[in-house]
Amino acid sequence: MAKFAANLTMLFTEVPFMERFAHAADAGFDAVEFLFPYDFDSGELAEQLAIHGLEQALFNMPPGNWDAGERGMAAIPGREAEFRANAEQALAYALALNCKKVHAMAGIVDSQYDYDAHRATFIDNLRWAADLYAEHGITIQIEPLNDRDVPGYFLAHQMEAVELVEAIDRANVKVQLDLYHAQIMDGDLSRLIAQMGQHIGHVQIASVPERHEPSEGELNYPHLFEVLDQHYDGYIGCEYKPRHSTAFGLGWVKPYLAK
Ligand SMILES: O=C(O)C(=O)[C@@H](O)CO
Ligand SMILES: [Mg+2]
Repeated sequence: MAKFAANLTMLFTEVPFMERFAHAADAGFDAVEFLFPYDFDSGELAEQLAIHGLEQALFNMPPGNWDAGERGMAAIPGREAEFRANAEQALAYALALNCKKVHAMAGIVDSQYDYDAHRATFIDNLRWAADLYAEHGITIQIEPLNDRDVPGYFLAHQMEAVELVEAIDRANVKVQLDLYHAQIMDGDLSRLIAQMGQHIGHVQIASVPERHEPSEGELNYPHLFEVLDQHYDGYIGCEYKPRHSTAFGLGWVKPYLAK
């Protein structure tokens, strides 16, 4: 049975970040995810999770200079020391939040280097981080992003991510399958999910093409949840931009939260 995590970076933005935990719990969620916790004290975040009985499903390693357009550096040659420091910072937060999944963003390709250099850097960095995280039972996620929203991102296709996970060869590195990005770049989602199978480490959803509630747009999510049930049993992150208010748009998830 599909179970859902509220993405607090995109949902409940009507209230300040620290108040979103309460709103997610009141709406019936028992897990949350968000992009970045680093502006906040990990103890205060852990307290919000505990007060509201929420599980932290996922968050991202620091992405570099987000406002300048950076989207991580796991695959960027020359940024290895920064990647490792960021992985260590994220691990400290993951331990404080008892979070078992952390997303390592690959980065926007650097035109000074060819594909092979990026790929080798990505594999080395991910192996290093996976070994660091393994003793804590934490899985690192890698996520393909569509090239319309994030041009130049190192990773755009799901099976490319699967092939990289196999090359990285660590049991605690998996693919974060965001069905919004996957539909834009790959399509044929029922078959894709089956093909990816055990490599799926986390799932996120939104409508296509506008990234709103999954109840609209070109995807039939009730069907996709049934397909996912056969291959994945973790939380599904609700990573979408509410078309109106968050609460107004939650009708689609109520039947699942009530079960
Ligand atoms: O954009 C997405 O999709 C994500 O899941 C983020 O973690 C990366 O920007
Ligand atoms: Mg995503």
